Amino acid sequence: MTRYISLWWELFLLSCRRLPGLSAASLGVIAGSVGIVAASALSLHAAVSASIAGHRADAVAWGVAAAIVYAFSAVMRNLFEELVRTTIDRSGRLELHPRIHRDIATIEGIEHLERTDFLDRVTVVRASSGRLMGWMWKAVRAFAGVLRLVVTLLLLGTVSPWLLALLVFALAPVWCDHYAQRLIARAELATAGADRLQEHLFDVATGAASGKDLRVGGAAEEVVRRQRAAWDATVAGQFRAHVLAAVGKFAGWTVFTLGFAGALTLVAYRTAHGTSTIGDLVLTVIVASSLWQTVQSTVSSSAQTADAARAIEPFLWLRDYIAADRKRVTAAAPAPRRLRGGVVLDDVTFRYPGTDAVALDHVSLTFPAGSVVAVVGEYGSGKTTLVKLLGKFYRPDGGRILVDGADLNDIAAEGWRARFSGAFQDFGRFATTFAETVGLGDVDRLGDRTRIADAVRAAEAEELVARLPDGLDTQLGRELGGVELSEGQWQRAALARASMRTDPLMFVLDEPTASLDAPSERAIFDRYMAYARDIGARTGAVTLIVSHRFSTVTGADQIVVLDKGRVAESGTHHELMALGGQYAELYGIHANAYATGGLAGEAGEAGEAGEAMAGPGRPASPTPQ
Ligand SMILES: Nc1ncnc2c1ncn2[C@@H]1O[C@H](COP(=O)(O)OP(=O)(O)OP(=O)(O)O)[C@@H](O)[C@H]1O
Repeated sequence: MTRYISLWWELFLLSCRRLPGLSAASLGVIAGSVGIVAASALSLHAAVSASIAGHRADAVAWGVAAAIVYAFSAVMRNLFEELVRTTIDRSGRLELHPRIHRDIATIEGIEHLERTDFLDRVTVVRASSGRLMGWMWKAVRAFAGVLRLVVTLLLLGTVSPWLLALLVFALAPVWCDHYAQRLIARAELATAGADRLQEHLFDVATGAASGKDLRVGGAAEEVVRRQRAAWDATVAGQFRAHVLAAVGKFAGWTVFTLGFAGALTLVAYRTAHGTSTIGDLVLTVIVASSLWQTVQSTVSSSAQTADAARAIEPFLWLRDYIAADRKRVTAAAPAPRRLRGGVVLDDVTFRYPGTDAVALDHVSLTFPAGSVVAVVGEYGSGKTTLVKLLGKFYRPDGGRILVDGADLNDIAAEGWRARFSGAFQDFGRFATTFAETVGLGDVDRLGDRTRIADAVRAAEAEELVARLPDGLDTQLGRELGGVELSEGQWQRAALARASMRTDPLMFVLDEPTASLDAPSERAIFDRYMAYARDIGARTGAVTLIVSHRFSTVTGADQIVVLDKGRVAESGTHHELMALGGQYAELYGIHANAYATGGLAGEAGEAGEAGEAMAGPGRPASPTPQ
């Protein structure tokens, strides 16, 4: 509860600081709405009393006052809605929304981006900055509603203390409404799985990517049938809850109506017996019927407050997560200017959060400064995980990564990443101009056209740029009305992005050519091998290449074979071929595949790789790749 109050206070201060005028005006209107209830009832009471007493001028004056107050209250209500909507919109979207996004985007690692509990909450919070601000103002309105209720009851108490019993009757709809909300929320939770399924199936049935599979497999009807079944389950579960909720609400309002009728009968009886005046009767009718409205608006604003509060738990959870993460990050050491010793993995073990399987299992490796290291292995053997750990996206659970003897955990992520370049397997597709998509590889040089052009050249993407309608200034991404690139073209853009930094200490290429054709792949690798040698000589940079294609890694100084998270073999191509283990076997399979034409598209590389295979103690193999 205290957390809710302190969040409310924080949002209130934020709103007052950002929009002092609008916030003060909204508060003024809310406070005014409390006084209006009393003012309109009392002026009508006075008008009736003056009229009965024969004071016509007073009666007219009070009547006019009552009319003005009534008109004013209607204007205030509309004004409040407008003021609050504008306040919420501006302070929510301009202040809170960017703050939430910045907090999420600047978390040091990426563990959170692969955690479903984090992502679930981001989904709720993403569109909730307006909802959070709305919650703050709705709470103010609910509080004002309670104050109006108190004023209303005090007025009724002046006629007869018995009328205070109306409060008990007024609580019936409040309780019933609360019960109805709970029923609906429970039903929404119970049907959330079916709802997600039907949304997923809808996307599958209408998506461009899945559309091809469905048509080829003839599965469209089946998907629609399943989507409908899931939708039916969702609607049926929620319909029952809505019907029950409606019955509950009806019962609550019936109780209140009975109390209201009883109150009027009581005052009419007292008036008939002379213990109350006609003015009291009018006051009771006015106040009791406004009590009805007051209760209704208090109930609905407290329900709206509760509804808006659904965004609070995820919001607070995310804030706690981010705060804990920032606290955990204490690394402040700078990255070395130049690598002298190299990078050492010392008994590194890693499990993805929430999983039992070990992704890296006691891995010990040494990458000397200036070396080119290739990491190969079957699917899921831990290659990308190794890259992620080297990029500080995750921390090892056991062991250490040492950069020139310093623990990577102690080196500030910002400084390390400023000296880290990489083309990742699941690279980003940014809907920007092509120049920016490349420039994002080193944001300080986002506008440096010369550097961007060099990076484009390094990735051999000049031809691609030349074919784009506006060259480097072409907008990418169909969703923004831009040009959509093919998979291979996006990969070229990612490669160019990875080439933006000129002095990295670590250069990583994780399956950098998976979407490229074989001749392009060979050319790219030759170029990047030369680049790796260049940065190796200048900064002692270690280049790490992850690849499935063995032809591309033979020139590496060291080849590491990973198997189920463990280092199975490590050495040069010739050493590993001589060893006759896993590498030699897989290399042989590739070679045979090309020799028999199974991968004919890459036959151009056969002769070259064949030479590479002719290692010590091993005959030259027939036309490997
Ligand atoms: N985000 C994640 N959460 C949980 N487990 C993961 C995650 N990413 C990878 N894994 C698991 O960790 C292990 C190693 O995965 P990794 O991506 O490092 O393999 P890889 O060798 O790069 O595979 P590929 O060649 O398919 O890219 C696999 O068993 C995989 O299922």
